[in-house]
Amino acid sequence: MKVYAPATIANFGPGFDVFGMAIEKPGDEVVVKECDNFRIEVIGHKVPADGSNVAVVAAKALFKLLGEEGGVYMKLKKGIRPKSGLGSSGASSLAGAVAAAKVLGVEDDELIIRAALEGERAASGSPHGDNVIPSYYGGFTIIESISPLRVHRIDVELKVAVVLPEVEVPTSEARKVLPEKVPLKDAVKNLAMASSLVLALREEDIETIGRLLDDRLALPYRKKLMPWFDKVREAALNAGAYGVTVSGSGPAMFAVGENLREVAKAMGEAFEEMGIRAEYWVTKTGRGAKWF
Ligand SMILES: Nc1ncnc2c1ncn2[C@@H]1O[C@H](COP(=O)(O)OP(=O)(O)OP(=O)(O)O)[C@@H](O)[C@H]1O
Ligand SMILES: N[C@@H](CCO)C(=O)O
Repeated sequence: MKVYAPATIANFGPGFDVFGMAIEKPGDEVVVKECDNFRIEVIGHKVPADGSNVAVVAAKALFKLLGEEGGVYMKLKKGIRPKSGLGSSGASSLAGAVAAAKVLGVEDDELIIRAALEGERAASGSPHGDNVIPSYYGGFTIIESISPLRVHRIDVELKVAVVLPEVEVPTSEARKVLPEKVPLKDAVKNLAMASSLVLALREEDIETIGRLLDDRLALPYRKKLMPWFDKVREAALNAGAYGVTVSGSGPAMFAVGENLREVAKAMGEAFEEMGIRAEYWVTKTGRGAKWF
C-alpha cells in the first residue's frame, strides 16, 4: 500500500498553531508493508533512515496507543525539503501514522492524528497540529481543539506563489524565540485578522485574504531569524501580490494575488539578490492524504 501526504502552509498569516492549508505540491509518499519490527528506507531529500525518522516515530506511536505488537517496513519518498516551513516533518509524520493505520485496519481520525503529533513532537519539540491536520484532511483547516479532535474545514480553492530559499529555519529554533506573553493589543489584532480571514476565505475574496496575511504573535519575534523577510515581501508586493508572509515557521514564504508567476519570480529574484538561491513555484489548495 502507498500513502501520500501533501505539504502544508501552517499559521497562514494570523492563525498561529490553528490555521493550515494543504497545497498540491510537493508531498511525501510512503510505501508500507507489515513487518515484525520498524524499518525505513529513504529516497529523495535527506532525512534519517532510522528510528528517529518521524514517520517511524508516528507509526510506532500508533502501535503503542493500540497496544499492538509488530511493526511496519516503510519506503519513504521524501518530496518535501526538511526545515522548509512547508510542513515537511508534519507530512512524514502523518504518512507514517496513516501507513500504520492501514496495516492495523484503524480508521479513527483522532488516534491517527494523535500518533502523527508524536512525530511532530520528536521533530520540533512541540505537538502542534497545523501541519499534520491539513495534510490529513486537505483544504484549509481550523483547529478548534486536538483532544477531543475538533477541526473545521473550508473547501477553498486558492492559488499561491511559494518561494523556498536554500537556507534552513528549524521549527524547534523558531519556537524558542517566542515569548511567554504577548501584548493585549497584538492579541486583539490577531483575533480581528483571523476571524476576518475565515470569512474572506469562504468568499474566496483574494484581495482581502492577501491584506490579512499578517501576524503579531510569532512573526515579530521570528523576523530576526529571517533577515530577508522585508525585502522579499516588498518584492512580492511590488510585483502585484495582495499579500505575502511566512509559511509555517519559515524560511518558505507564500503570496496570494492574480499574477502569481510574476510574484513568485520576483520573490525568487529578491532572494538571489541577497546571495541566497531559491526555488519558486505556483500551486494551489491541495487535497488531503491519499492511500492506494
Ligand atoms: N521524515 C522526516 N521528514 C522531515 N524531517 C524529519 C523527518 N525525520 C526526521 N526529521 C527531522 O525533523 C526535523 C524537521 O524540522 P522542521 O520541523 O523544522 O521542518 P519542517 O517540517 O519543514 O518545518 P515546518 O514545520 O515549519 O513546516 C529535522 O531535524 C529533520 O532531520
Ligand atoms: N505553527 C507552527 C508551524 C510550524 O510549521 C509554528 O509556527 O511553529
